[in-house]
Formats: sequence, structure tokens, C-alpha cells
Amino acid sequence: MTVLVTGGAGYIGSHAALALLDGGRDVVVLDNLTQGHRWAVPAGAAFVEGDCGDEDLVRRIIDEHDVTAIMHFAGSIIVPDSVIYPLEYYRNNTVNSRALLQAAVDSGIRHFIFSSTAGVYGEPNATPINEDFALKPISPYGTSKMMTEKMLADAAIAHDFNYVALRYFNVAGADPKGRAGQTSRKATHLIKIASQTATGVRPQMAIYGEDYQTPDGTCIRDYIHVSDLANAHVLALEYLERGGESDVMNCGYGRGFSVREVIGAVKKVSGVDFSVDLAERRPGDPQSLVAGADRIREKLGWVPVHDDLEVIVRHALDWEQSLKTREVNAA
Ligand SMILES: NC(=O)c1ccc[n+]([C@@H]2O[C@H](COP(=O)([O-])OP(=O)(O)OC[C@H]3O[C@@H](n4cnc5c(N)ncnc54)[C@H](O)[C@@H]3O)[C@@H](O)[C@H]2O)c1
Ligand SMILES: O=c1ccn([C@@H]2O[C@H](COP(=O)(O)OP(=O)(O)O[C@H]3O[C@H](CO)[C@@H](O)[C@H](O)[C@H]3O)[C@@H](O)[C@H]2O)c(=O)[nH]1
Repeated sequence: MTVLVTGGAGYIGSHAALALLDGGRDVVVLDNLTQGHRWAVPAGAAFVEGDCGDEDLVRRIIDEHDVTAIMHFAGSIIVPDSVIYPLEYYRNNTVNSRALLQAAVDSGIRHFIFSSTAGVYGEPNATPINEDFALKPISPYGTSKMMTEKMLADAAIAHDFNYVALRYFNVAGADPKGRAGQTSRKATHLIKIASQTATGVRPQMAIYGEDYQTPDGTCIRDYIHVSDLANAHVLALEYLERGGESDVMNCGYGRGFSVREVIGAVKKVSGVDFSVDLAERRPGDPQSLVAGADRIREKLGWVPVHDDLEVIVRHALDWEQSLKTREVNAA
């Protein structure tokens, strides 16, 4: 009765592994460490270094660890990179997910939870975005995730498993106990970058586009605390184990903040008035993404506990400081 967590050496997967372990479950992490770190895998989880697209390896892990459910976080995650390297994104996010799914079906896995994204909606013309909105991704990243959702839906009809695809909006913050956080080698996320700038890791940052049709001209996103998101995965697993129907669910708080508001919050919480430039729009960026977040609350009984931008920012800043100490100690 073990949960296989692909991508569990990365940001969200490591928090989900912690949440599972905190709940008394056994966890095995599979990660190829292209982005994640061995030290980010929580103590208490078994670890296998390898690729989630390696069907034989996955079948072996399922067998050896008595895996009954899979949480699939492994993937390539940077929207603008996907515009430049689309085939790489389809390989890692779609082709490798197909292989993982094949191994799961072959091995009789009954429950599957997938990291999808708000990026599957593209540029919707209404807000908040509900799960039944049309899927019209505007980046290869979004399309690569949408294709995996479609595979899951078809495979769940043909085979004996149920699944939840969780469509994350913008994930941020860090474990409140300081056990995990965002460590990506190539950080692009707004709150991470602003926290790095506030803590002196970067000299300055830029706002990508101030000419959007929003109140202050900058893009709007719905920021969800990573620990609330990790908890949603545990609830989704319990739901599937109760025999819940396969479904897709948005993960967000239902409230949007502009890029300027986020930077203002980081300056306020850190007390540092760092330098911010203005840059061109970034390719593949939708103007506004805010979750319609009723379904997950109703179906999973999910009740977020960190639904506060300043709390998210505080935890992100604390993690950034702890990373600096870690680097000093490692040097
Ligand atoms: N961070 C966000 O805001 C966000 C939003 C929506 C969806 N998601 C999705 O959530 C998942 C996790 O994202 P994250 O922010 O933790 O990213 P991350 O880069 O921190 O973690 C991904 C992990 O997967 C590993 N990995 C990548 N390809 C692999 C492969 N083929 N086999 C094995 N391991 C592999 C990496 O080494 C890394 O540890 C991704 O699928 C991402 O698309 C993230
Ligand atoms: O230095 C920066 C970084 C970001 N932004 C802007 O901030 C907003 C948010 O950007 P970012 O934090 O990079 O997140 P997204 O591009 O919205 O994508 C994230 O959120 C998506 C779901 O909404 C996920 O699918 C992706 O994996 C995840 O990277 C966008 O308008 C960016 O242009 C800046 O202005 N300056």
C-alpha cells in the first residue's frame, strides 16, 4: 500500500510526499533529478533515481514497493521554454506520461493523480474559470498537459482505475515548518524570483508586460500555497480510494492578484524596496487566470488553511533565507 510519487524530488512533489508521510502512508519517489535534488526527497520516503518514461523500471518499482496509487508530478514546467522547445515538452510531459500510464495499467494500479495546469484553458474570455470551460491551451506546455488528461480519460474508460487530474493555478510558498520549498535550478516563477530579489540572490527583477487589459496593466494569477495543494492530493487519493468517479478539479483560491500586487506584497513582507524593471511581454502568457474553485471544495471537502498572499510570501521568503544558509554551510 505505497504511493509512487514521480517528481518527488521537485517542488510540489516533495511537499506531497511530506503530506503523505505525515498522514502515515508509505511513499516511493521516482525522479531523474534533472530539476529536483536528492536532498529534497523527504526522509522516510524510498527513492529511485530514474525516468518516469521507463516502463520496465516503473513496473519493477510498483512490484517491489507494493504500489497501489500513483501521483504523477514529473514533468517539464516552464511555459516560455515550451514555446522554444515544444517537442521536448511533448516528449517529457506527454510521451513519458503515456509510458507511465502503460506501466500503471499493466501492473493493475487502481488510482492515479495527475499534475495538470490552468494552462489547459489558454486565454479564457470569462473569469473565474470553471472546469467545464473549453480547453484551448496557448502554449505547448498547456497542450502537452491537456493531451495527458485526454489519455487518462480514455484509459480510465478502458481499464480498471480511477483518476483525478488536478489543474493547478499558480503554486507558491513553502512548507510552514521549513522542511521543503522551491529549489528549481532555473526559477522563473514570480514569487520565487521576487523572493530571491528581496533576499539579495538577484540584483533586480523585471515585470513582463504592463500593457495587458487589467486594472494595473500586469497579468493576474491565482496563487495557491503549496502545502494546501499537497493536502488536496491526499484528499484526492482518499476520494479515489472511496470509489470516487474520475474527475478534473481546479486548484486555486478563486482570487487573482496582479504582478504588481505580488511584488508589492513581497516588498511589504520582506521590508526591502528592491529594484524592478519593465520588460517586454513574455511569450505564452495568458492575461488573467483565476480559478473557479468550488468543485474541489465540494467533492474533496478541501479547506485551505494558508489562503493569504502575505502568508504565502512569508513562507517563500523564509525558504529563500534557509537556502542561503544551506549554501553557506555547503561551501
Ligand atoms: N509550479 C507550478 O506553479 C505548477 C503549476 C501547474 C502545474 N504544475 C505541474 O506540477 C508538476 C510539478 O511541478 P514543480 O513545480 O514541482 O516542478 P519541479 O521542476 O520542481 O519538479 C518536477 C520534478 O520532476 C522531475 N522530472 C522531470 N522529468 C522527469 C522524468 N521524465 N522522470 C522522472 N523525473 C522527472 C524533475 O527532476 C523534478 O524533480 C509538474 O508536472 C508541473 O507541470 C506546476
Ligand atoms: O520575473 C518575473 C516572473 C514572472 N512574471 C509574470 O508573473 C506572472 C506569473 O508568472 P509565473 O510565476 O512564471 O507563472 P505562470 O507563467 O503563470 O505559470 C505557472 O502557473 C501555471 C498555472 O497557471 C503553471 O501551469 C506553470 O507550470 C507555472 O510555471 C506572469 O504574468 C509573468 O509574466 C514577471 O512579470 N516577472
